[in-house]
Amino acid sequence: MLELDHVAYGYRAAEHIFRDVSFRVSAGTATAVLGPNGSGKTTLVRCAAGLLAPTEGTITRLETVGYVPQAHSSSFAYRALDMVLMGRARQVRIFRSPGAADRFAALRAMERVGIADLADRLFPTLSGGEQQLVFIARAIATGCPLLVLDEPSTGLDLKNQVRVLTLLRDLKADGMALLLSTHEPDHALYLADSVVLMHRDGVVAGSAAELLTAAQLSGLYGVGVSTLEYQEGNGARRRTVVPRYGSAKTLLSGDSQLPPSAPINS
Ligand SMILES: Nc1ncnc2c1ncn2[C@@H]1O[C@H](COP(=O)(O)OP(=O)(O)OP(=O)(O)O)[C@@H](O)[C@H]1O
Repeated sequence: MLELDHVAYGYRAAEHIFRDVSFRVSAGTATAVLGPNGSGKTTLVRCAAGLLAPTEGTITRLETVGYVPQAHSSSFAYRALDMVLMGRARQVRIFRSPGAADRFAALRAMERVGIADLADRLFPTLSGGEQQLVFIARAIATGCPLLVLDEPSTGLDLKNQVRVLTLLRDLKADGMALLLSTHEPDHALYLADSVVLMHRDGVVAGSAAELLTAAQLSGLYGVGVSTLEYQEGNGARRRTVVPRYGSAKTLLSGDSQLPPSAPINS
């Protein structure tokens, strides 16, 4: 369980990126943080993971955290498997090498993420998306019941986005607590029970069903947004979020009052 209580953070004194942020992530649930570029998503998830100390408020973590950083290049000349094995550091006693159980857990995590074939590749030679999948496998290999992920699907192709989101849903069903930041409202619709919206004039936290609406998302991003309902092959009804492409003038005025678009049945 992770709980933030009236949390604020500022990189400089008296200049808060956000303040008064309160929410809880319980076992078996996922919370998605959404907001425009620069609104403080990474800062918030780094606070939640314990990498930054909040300037106000308290953060309670009942479990250790597996953390997936935002995609970044790295020059560590380790094999991908060794990067994932680093996630087992807590289980490996000091001055001991990882054992067979650690190697099994690391390989199993790589299989779940679909990158077992990359095990012997040197990390810096992997593409950005492949490196992102290695970081996700490393967090899973930790065995931590709480995962904090900073934009886990950024840089991934459609198949890998589906693979990662399905995996995260499975982990949630297994009882893990998940906190992730994302630029994709659709991913939040698929995965999240709760959302944290980083509005410029204040942070709003609440249930995904209540907050992932066209009106909230239009206000959040300053662009017209429609939500469309559709039916999947298995009969499940889903919603998807579609931005309104318009003239630069429409963007500047942030028009969210357009009539709803017609649903597409495919
Ligand atoms: N180390 C730092 N020192 C000073 N300011 C910072 C630092 N890191 C981030 N900021 C500023 O804090 C604000 C929030 O940044 P943050 O990276 O948390 O936003 P974000 O919502 O994750 O952005 P994006 O969607 O572009 O990744 C931005 O204005 C950014 O310029």
